[in-house]
Amino acid sequence: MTMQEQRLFDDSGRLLASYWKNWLPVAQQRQLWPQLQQLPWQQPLLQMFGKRHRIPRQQCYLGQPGCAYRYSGMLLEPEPFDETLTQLTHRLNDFGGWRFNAVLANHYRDGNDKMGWHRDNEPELGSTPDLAIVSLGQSRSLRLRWQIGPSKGITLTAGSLLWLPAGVYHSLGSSTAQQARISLTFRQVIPHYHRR
Ligand SMILES: O=C(O)CCC(=O)C(=O)O
Ligand SMILES: [Fe+2]
Repeated sequence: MTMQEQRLFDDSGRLLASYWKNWLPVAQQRQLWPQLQQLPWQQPLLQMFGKRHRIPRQQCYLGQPGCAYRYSGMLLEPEPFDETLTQLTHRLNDFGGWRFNAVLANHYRDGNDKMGWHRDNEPELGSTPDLAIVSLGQSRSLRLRWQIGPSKGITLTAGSLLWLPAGVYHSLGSSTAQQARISLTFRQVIPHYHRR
């Protein structure tokens, strides 16, 4: 069975994302979910406009050894991949011809948890920082746009895969959702970019 790719464009015709709705089989979603609950989730304090806030979600950074990631002023050392995540990463890289080696996992406990507008362009992601997002649990809507240009929304359902070209801005607004969502956001990090 071939997987149907859906391309999302903005109103000026620029590609915002590619989407595959049922990418991860339900059995694997059910296996992953309880395993991900065991991750050492954190809700770090960030300095923003002179005030300290906890990020409005939980996160956990995982990756190959040496793939430290500086994200919003925090230097994150990767948690190791377990067997399941290693296999999932292989499957994803085979599927798209990618070379992802790190994952920022996000846990949105309910509709109050969210993520503001940003693009992922940290220097350790190299010159073409594209991104792949595997979604689990509650469906949530992601908004996408180029730096200049109108935004479009897409609903990320459980088991879906979304690929974002380098430089696309995105945000996940609050919703009325009661259930939790976990996103696995795959990145290619240059090993040993940050030396200790
Ligand atoms: O949860 C999502 O789908 C988006 C997460 C995201 O943008 C990120 O981790 O950089
Ligand atoms: Fe992002």
